[in-house]
Formats: sequence, structure tokens, C-alpha cells
Amino acid sequence: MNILFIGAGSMAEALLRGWVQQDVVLPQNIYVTNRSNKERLSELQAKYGVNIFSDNAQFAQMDLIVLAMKPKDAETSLQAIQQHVAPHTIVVSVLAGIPVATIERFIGKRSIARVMPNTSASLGMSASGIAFNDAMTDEQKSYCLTLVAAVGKVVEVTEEQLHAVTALSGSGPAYIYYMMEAFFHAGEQLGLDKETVRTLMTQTVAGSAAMLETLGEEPAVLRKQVTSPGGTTEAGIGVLEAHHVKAAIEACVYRAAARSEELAKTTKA
Ligand SMILES: NC(=O)C1=CN([C@@H]2O[C@H](COP(=O)(O)OP(=O)(O)OC[C@H]3O[C@@H](n4cnc5c(N)ncnc54)[C@H](OP(=O)(O)O)[C@@H]3O)[C@@H](O)[C@H]2O)C=CC1
Ligand SMILES: O=C(O)[C@@H]1CCC=N1
Repeated sequence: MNILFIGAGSMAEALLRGWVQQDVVLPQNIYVTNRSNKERLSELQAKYGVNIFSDNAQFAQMDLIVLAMKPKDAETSLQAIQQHVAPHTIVVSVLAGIPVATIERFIGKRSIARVMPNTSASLGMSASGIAFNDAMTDEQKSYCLTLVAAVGKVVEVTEEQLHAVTALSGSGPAYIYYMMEAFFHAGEQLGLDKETVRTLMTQTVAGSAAMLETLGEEPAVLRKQVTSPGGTTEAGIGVLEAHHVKAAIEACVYRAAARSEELAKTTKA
């Protein structure tokens, strides 16, 4: 299978790195192209051994195309490729918000999957959602699932549910890093050196995630096990409650989902 990435930014690199490192796709079967930054294409070629896509005639040999440009650039890009994409080519879009209907409007009814991965795909740790259009055969679905499962966990959802997936796990790493920025700063303010804080907090997040996954408990139950009456955790959580942090986090996710819906509306047929 030859796979072409249209868009060669951070998400394209996360996926192709995952596929190459997990031996799911050979680098010689991967092609990359973008709008104008040729240095970036050479960088990916040097790092992973992938090919730089050079000529529209090569579209005929592509079995699968990954749309990996920003949503705002999707229409221009789809317009540019619509005459060239072969009828047999599967299209996998990782674009936030852009509906299957918009993609079909440009390049016709064909097998299309929408995937919402996250950047942890580069370590094989993505949490991804996938939705298929009704042109997808079982064999094509199974191939797409294999690709996405190679870079982490994947759940099949409806296209409508992708807004929620985007707001939760697509954007999710940024929320965790945002909190880590505060933990790192606070740790240093309290007199620990940067590396010590990094060791403590990355393990704390990894350990908490592992507890949730392994024990299958509700987060509130695990939180209570940490919180001794009259102790340090209770004191700290009291500050979060006073600042309505839980409500702020929920509002953050709702706003991200609404933004995904806005992106969908801007390109609707
Ligand atoms: N980053 C993330 O965490 C996630 C991102 N996504 C989705 O992935 C997509 C890409 O995001 P990300 O990798 O962060 O974006 P980047 O900005 O890192 O990369 C965008 C890429 O698209 C290329 N591009 C822009 N216009 C065109 C065009 N007309 N034709 C071909 N290529 C074009 C750019 O090329 P050039 O540099 O030459 O302009 C660049 O290589 C987005 O749609 C986003 O919604 C999904 C899940 C997570
Ligand atoms: O911020 C964005 O729009 C993309 C989609 C999910 C993560 N990054």
C-alpha cells in the first residue's frame, strides 16, 4: 500500500513516525507533500526515509491519502487534488471538524474515513476516534483500523461524535500539558530543580492514568483514596474548588467541541 500525506506538519509526522517505528508501513511506501516548505519535506525524508511526492502523475499509485493540512486550508487543497486522486484511493482525513460531505463535494463519493488522533501517536500512545462513510468496505475499514491501532488505542464512533472526541482526546494532550506547566512552575517555586519536578510529575500522571485503566474505578473514588481528612490534598483541592476548576475544565471541553462544530459549518456544502 502506498500512502500519501498531504500536509507534513506535526500530526503527519506523529502518524508516519508511529507507522514506520511500529513496522506497519515501510518508509519507501510513504510519500509526503505540503504547500511550500520544501525544507520540511527534506527533513522528514532524512529522519524517516520517506519519499517526497513530486508529481501529480504519482496520484495513480497512491492507495491511501491522509489529509493532514489545517482545516482552513482543506478546501484549497481538495480543489488542487480533485482532478488527480484515483477512484480506488482511500481518503483518511485527520482534519478537525471538516465533514465527510465536504470532502465528497470536492473529490466525489468514495471510501473516506475521518480519524481524530492525538500527537502521542508518535510514541504509539494516541487515543483516536474513527468514523467511516458508507462507501467503505469491511476490508478497507479493517486496514484503516490496523493503521490507527498501530499508533495507540482506537474507538469507532459516528461522525457526529467526532466533535466530542476532538474536544476530549484530540485536544486533550494540550490540556494535560497546560496543567503540567503549572505543576512544573509550582514545583520549582517550592525549591525543587526542574529535572526532579519532571521526574515526579510525569510519573504521577502516568501512574494515575495506569490506576484508572487497571482498576476501572471512577476518578472520584481514586481521588478520595488520596485525600486524607484534614491533610494536604484536601487543602489543595479546596483551592481548586474555590476557583471552580472542575467547571472551567468542563467549559473548556464544551467550547472545543463547539469550535469543531463551527469548523464543520464553515465548509458545509
Ligand atoms: N496537532 C494536533 O494535535 C492534531 C491535529 N489534528 C489535525 O491535523 C491537521 C494538521 O494539524 P498539524 O499537523 O498540527 O498542522 P501543521 O500546521 O503542523 O501542518 C500543516 C501542514 O499542512 C500543509 N498545508 C497547508 N496548506 C496546504 C495545501 N493547500 N496543500 C498541501 N499542504 C498544505 C502545511 O504546509 P506548509 O508548511 O508548506 O504551509 C503543513 O505541512 C489539522 O487539520 C488538525 O485539525 C488532529 C488531531 C490532533
Ligand atoms: O487544535 C486543533 O484544532 C487540533 C485538533 C485537535 C488537536 N489539535
